[in-house]
Amino acid sequence: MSRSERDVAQLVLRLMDLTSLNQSDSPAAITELCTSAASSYGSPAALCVFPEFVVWAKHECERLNLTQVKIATVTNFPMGSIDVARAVAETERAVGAGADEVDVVFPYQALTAGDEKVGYDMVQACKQACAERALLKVILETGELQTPQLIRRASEIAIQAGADFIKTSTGKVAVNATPEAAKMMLEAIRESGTQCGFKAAGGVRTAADAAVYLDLAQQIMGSSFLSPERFRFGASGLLTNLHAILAGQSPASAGTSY
Ligand SMILES: O=C[C@H](O)COP(=O)(O)O
Repeated sequence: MSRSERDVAQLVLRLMDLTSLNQSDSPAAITELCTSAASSYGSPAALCVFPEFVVWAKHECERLNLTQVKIATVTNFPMGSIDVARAVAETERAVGAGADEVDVVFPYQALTAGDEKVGYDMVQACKQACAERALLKVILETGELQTPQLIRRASEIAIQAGADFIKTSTGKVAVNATPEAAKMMLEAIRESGTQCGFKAAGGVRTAADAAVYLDLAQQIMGSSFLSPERFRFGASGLLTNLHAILAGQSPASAGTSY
């Protein structure tokens, strides 16, 4: 890897959707999340929280002067149901509450069963519900899509239906982001010729984990792709490692595999 460990940590921090999607989340937990985002090392691109915490996260970010940090949330999460109307209603509510970005779970089980239409319809309708006010990221749940062809097809459908980003995973299944899935998704983006972005999410815990995805994206899409407008990491457990590296602690104490 040509970048220094510190450069990687700095870049990954800027590209990160710092995430808390736990059943135990509370206003206090979201305050803690927002506070952790306010560091002298720089802030993440976004905070990703459950819809019921969008208003609170926005309030806390304003209080902490983190006004440049976007607030993201999730819909149709985590199961990826085929209920388009419900996914749209959740998305409309999230945008109404002030979400800047909505991560909707693609109906991946339906695709596995051969239904391509419901996924297209859901993404198109949720994109419309975002009404130019919010970005739509589409979670493909690649670890549950059984073949490379299905990952490729889910990517194509989401991109054609208007996704602003395609995202690997919810972080709630056994297999989350993998370099193999990322490669297929990035190739689908390249071949679409669109401005669709990419988000690696689920199981990214260290700068070393993240560096694999940075390298892949750079190879496939070029270095200009590595900006928050096109590339994100979704992670709940990565910030400590990045801060440790940026604080100059040794890789061992920072928990990386460098
Ligand atoms: O969207 C982000 C994921 O839910 C985060 O997954 P993680 O908890 O494995 O970092």
